[in-house]
Amino acid sequence: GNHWGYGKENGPDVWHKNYPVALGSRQSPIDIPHQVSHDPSLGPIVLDYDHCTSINICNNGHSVVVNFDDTDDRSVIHGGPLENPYRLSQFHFHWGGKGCDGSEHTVAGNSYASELHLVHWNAVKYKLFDHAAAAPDGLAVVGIFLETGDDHRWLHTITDAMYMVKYKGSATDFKGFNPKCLLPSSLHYWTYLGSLTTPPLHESVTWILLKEPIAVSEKQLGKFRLLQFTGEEEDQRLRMENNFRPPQPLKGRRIRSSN
Ligand SMILES: NS(=O)(=O)c1ccc(C(=O)O)c(S(=O)(=O)NCCc2ccccc2)c1
Ligand SMILES: [Zn+2]
Repeated sequence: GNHWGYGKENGPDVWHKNYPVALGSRQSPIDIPHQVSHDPSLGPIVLDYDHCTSINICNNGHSVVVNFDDTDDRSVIHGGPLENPYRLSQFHFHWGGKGCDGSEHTVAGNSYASELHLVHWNAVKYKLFDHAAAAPDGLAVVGIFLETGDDHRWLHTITDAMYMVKYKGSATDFKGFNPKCLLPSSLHYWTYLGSLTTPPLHESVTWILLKEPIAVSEKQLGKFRLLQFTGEEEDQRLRMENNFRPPQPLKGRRIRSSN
C-alpha cells in the first residue's frame, strides 16, 4: 500500500491522511527561536550509559538504527525535565542530500547537516515500549545536531557498519557500542513537549535538544547516503537521504532552556 516515506507521493505533507495527529497541537520537530525562556529550576540531564548493551544496527527503510537491550535499567537518562528515569531503546539519524542540510529541528531558522536521536522510554510507568510510545509522558528523545567539519573519531564504527545494512530490512550484530562517545562536551539543552517525527507521530515525546553540535566530516556523512530506502529485492533503487520532517507549528508551546 501507500506506506509512508519521504517522497513526493508519501512524504510529510501527506502523512496527515493516514495519521491525522500530524495536524495535532504538540507535533515535532519545531524551530527553536532566538529567545527561549531560561528555567533555573531545570537541573542537568544525566546519561547513565556505562552498562549499555547495543545489540544490532539495522536499516528499517526510514533510517539507520542501533538497537539496545532495554530489558532492564542498565542504560537510562534522568534529571532535567524528567520525573522518572527513561531507558535507552535505540538511536538513529536524519540527514539531507549531498551538500544539503538534513536536521529536523532548526535553530533560529537554521538547519544542521544531520540530527541524531537517542530514544528512551518510561519503563517505570509503562510495561512495554509500545505502551510508552503512545502515552503523553512515555518517551524522552535526546537530539544532537551534527555539523560538517573534522572527522568524528567514533562515528567511523557506525559508518563502517553501513555497507552491511545498505538495504531496507537488513541488520547486523553491533555490540559494545556506547553512544556516550557521540555526545558534545556541553549537555546544555532546550526542552519542550512534542511528538515522534515519523508516523505514527504519537504526541508522547519530551524532547531534550543539546545546544552544542558535534562535528562529522562530509566523507562520513556521505556514507549515510550509501544506504537505500528500498529493499535488495526491489527493482527501484532509492538512495536514503532527506529523511527529515520539516518544523511544525509551535501552537503556543513553551520551550525551556537549561542555561
Ligand atoms: N524521530 S523519532 O525519534 O520520533 C523516531 C523515529 C523512528 C522511530 C522508529 O520507529 O524507529 C522511533 S521509535 O523507535 O520511537 N518508534 C516509534 C514508532 C513505534 C511506535 C509504537 C511502537 C513501536 C514503534 C522514533
Ligand atoms: Zn528521529
